[in-house]
Amino acid sequence: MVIYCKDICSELSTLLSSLDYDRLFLLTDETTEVVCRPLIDSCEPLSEAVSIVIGATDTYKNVETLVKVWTAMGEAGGTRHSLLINLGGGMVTDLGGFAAASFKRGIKFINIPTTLLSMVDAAVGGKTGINFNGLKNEIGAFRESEAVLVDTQFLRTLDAENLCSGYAEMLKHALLKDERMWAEHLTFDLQNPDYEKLQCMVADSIAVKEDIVAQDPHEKGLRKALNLGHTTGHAFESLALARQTPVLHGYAVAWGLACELYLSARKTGFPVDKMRQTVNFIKENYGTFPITCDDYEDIYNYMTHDKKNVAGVINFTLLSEVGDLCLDSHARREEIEEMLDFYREGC
Ligand SMILES: NC(=O)c1ccc[n+]([C@@H]2O[C@H](COP(=O)([O-])OP(=O)(O)OC[C@H]3O[C@@H](n4cnc5c(N)ncnc54)[C@H](O)[C@@H]3O)[C@@H](O)[C@H]2O)c1
Ligand SMILES: O=C(O)C(=O)C[C@@H](O)[C@H](O)[C@H](O)COP(=O)(O)O
Ligand SMILES: [Zn+2]
Repeated sequence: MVIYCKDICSELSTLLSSLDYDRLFLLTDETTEVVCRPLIDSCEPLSEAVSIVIGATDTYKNVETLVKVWTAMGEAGGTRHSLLINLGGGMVTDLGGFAAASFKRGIKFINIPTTLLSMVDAAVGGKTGINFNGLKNEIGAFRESEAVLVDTQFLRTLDAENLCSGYAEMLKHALLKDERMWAEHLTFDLQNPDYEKLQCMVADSIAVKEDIVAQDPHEKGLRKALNLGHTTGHAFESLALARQTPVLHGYAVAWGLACELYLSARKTGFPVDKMRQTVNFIKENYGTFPITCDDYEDIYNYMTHDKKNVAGVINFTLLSEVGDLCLDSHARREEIEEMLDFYREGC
C-alpha cells in the first residue's frame, strides 16, 4: 500500500494507531538520521521508538550491518510483534526490510523512502536484501511492507547525483510503459529539475511498478521487466565495487539500459532511432562507466550470477518497442561482447 503524504507526521500517526505492535524500532542511516528524521520527529508514537542508526551508502548493505540491526532489535526486547520503520534510501529499505523479514522469522515493517530511487522503486514491491560475496542483492527475501509513505519533501536535501540516480529507474519504468511516458522522460531537464513536475512523474512511476508487482509479486515472469538494464547494470556495479570505486545504483542502471537497448535493437527489433535518443540522454546525464576489453571476462562472470538466469543461461529483459517486452531473452557470449564494444565505442 502506497500512501502519498501531505502531512507525513499525521499520516504516520494514523497508520501506527491502526497497527498492533509491542515495540517500535526506527532504522535510519547516519545521513537520514540527521536530515530526514526531523521531518517525522513530531509524530508522537515515535517518542517510544528504539533508534538504530547504520552507516550510509551501499557499502553498508552487507551482512555485518544486518547483524548489527538484528542485535539491536534483540537486545532491546524486540519480539515477533514488534514493528520496524525504515527511514532512508534503498540501502535502508532493502536492508531494513530483510532484517524485518528474518528477525524472529518475520516482523512487520513500514518504509518511508527518502531518496528519489527509493520512492519510485526500492521501497515498493517487497524485494529486500543485502549484497554478499561481491554480488548485488545476493541474499534476500520477498516481503511486503505494511505501507510505503511517500513524501517528496524529503527530496529537498537530496544531492544532484542521487536525484539522477533515482531518475534512471524512472526512465526504466517509462521504457516499460509507453511512448508518451518515454518521450516525457527524455525531455525532462534533469540538470535543472522542475520539482512540481517531478512530483507527478514520481506517482506515475510508482504506478508502473505497482501494476507489474501486483501481477507477479515473486518474479516468476512479468516482474522480470523491472530488471531491464540490470543484467549489465549490476555487473558494472559489482565491478566498480571490486575496484573499490563504487558507483550509484541508478548510474549503473542507466549504463546498463544503454547496453541492453543496443542488444534490443540488435536482437529483438527495438527501433534504432529510439535506442540512439535514449543512449544520448544517458550519455549527457550520466557520462560513461570506464571499461576496456580486459574487463569483459569479469563483466561476463558477474552476469552469470544474475537472478534471472536458469541452468547457466544468461537471461536479459529486452524490448522490441517502447512498452513491448521480450522477457527471458538469451544472448551468446559473442553478442554480449559486441554489446560491450558498442558501449565502449558508441558511448
Ligand atoms: N528493492 C528494490 O526493489 C530495489 C530497487 C532499486 C534499487 N534497490 C537498491 O537500492 C539501493 C540504492 O538506493 P538509494 O539510491 O536510495 O541509495 P542510498 O540508500 O544509499 O542513499 C543514497 C545516499 O543518500 C543519502 N540520503 C538518503 N535520503 C536523503 C535525503 N532525503 N537527503 C539527503 N541525503 C539523503 C543516504 O544517506 C545515502 O548517503 C541499492 O542497494 C539498490 O540495489 C532496490
Ligand atoms: O523490483 C524489481 O523487481 C526490480 O528488479 C527493481 C530493480 O530496480 C532493483 O534494482 C532490484 O533490487 C533488483 O533486483 P535483483 O533481483 O536483480 O537483485
Ligand atoms: Zn534497480
